[in-house]
Amino acid sequence: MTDLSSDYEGEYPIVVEGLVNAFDGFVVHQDLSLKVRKGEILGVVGGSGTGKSVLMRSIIGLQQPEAGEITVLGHKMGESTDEEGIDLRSRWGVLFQGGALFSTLTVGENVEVPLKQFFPEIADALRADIARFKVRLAGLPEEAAAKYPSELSGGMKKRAGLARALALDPELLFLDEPTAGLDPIGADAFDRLTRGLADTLGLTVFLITHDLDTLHAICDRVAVLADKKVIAVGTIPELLALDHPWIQEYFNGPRGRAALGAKDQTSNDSTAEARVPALHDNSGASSGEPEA
Ligand SMILES: Nc1ncnc2c1ncn2[C@@H]1O[C@H](COP(=O)(O)OP(=O)(O)OP(=O)(O)O)[C@@H](O)[C@H]1O
Repeated sequence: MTDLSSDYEGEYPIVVEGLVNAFDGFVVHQDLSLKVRKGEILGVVGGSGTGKSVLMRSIIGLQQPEAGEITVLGHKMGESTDEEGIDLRSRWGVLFQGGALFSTLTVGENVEVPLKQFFPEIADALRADIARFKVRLAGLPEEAAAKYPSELSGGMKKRAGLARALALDPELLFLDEPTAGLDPIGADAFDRLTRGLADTLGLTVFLITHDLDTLHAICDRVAVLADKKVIAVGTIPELLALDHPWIQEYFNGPRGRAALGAKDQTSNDSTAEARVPALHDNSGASSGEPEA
């Protein structure tokens, strides 16, 4: 993997080394490595079927890899005791594609599910209060807690899923295509919510997306999946300096240029201060040196 800013000396809450995943002999990942920095929003991109979701599932222990080592918050996945595994799972939140809400439960009850699972000792009234707070934190009105998923718009469902992902005050947040299916205004609002929550709560965010606007607006760095591995990770300007055909086509194609133009327009527009957060770049200077 080419880590384009390998002078970083901070913590890595997620470290993936030499990951191999295969289904019936079909190899999805071959010797994939990736390090996610504490406090960053890492965008994860790649063509359809390159294994972004499988990578996320491997990190959170839903996919048993054929080989490789995954360390999350200092714990080696697959090596912890049951108790350590439960403790670890309570330290991340996941928003799956489509929200994955229980349709027979209200939004509030959905948010209560992980609270009940991990902290059964919490009294019912307090648990309901916490759920209502998380619903508001995800940008929904408090009344939404009493609604069923079928009564919500697509954007509200995403926020309900986010509220559930935030239920346990996680340190890590995994988002799988959170703006897919949202209109541009809804997607922009969700991006701002994500950036705001990450900054306020000090979250580390692993964000799978096809949305170029999201990458430009809120991601600190971007990891590119191709050829069964992470071929590069860096800021968008760092990635643009690479001569890889997929990266050039993706970021420098018509859609990529339009997204960059929109971001530049926003940066130049002083009235847009509150609309879209600036691109955060915590990576330091580009060294261009391959890490491994
Ligand atoms: N449980 C499974 N059994 C068999 N094949 C699987 C399984 N899960 C994923 N795959 C295959 O692994 C490959 C990678 O899938 P994955 O969903 O990770 O891709 P992705 O990069 O997230 O794609 P997209 O951008 O379209 O969502 C695909 O070819 C998929 O068919």
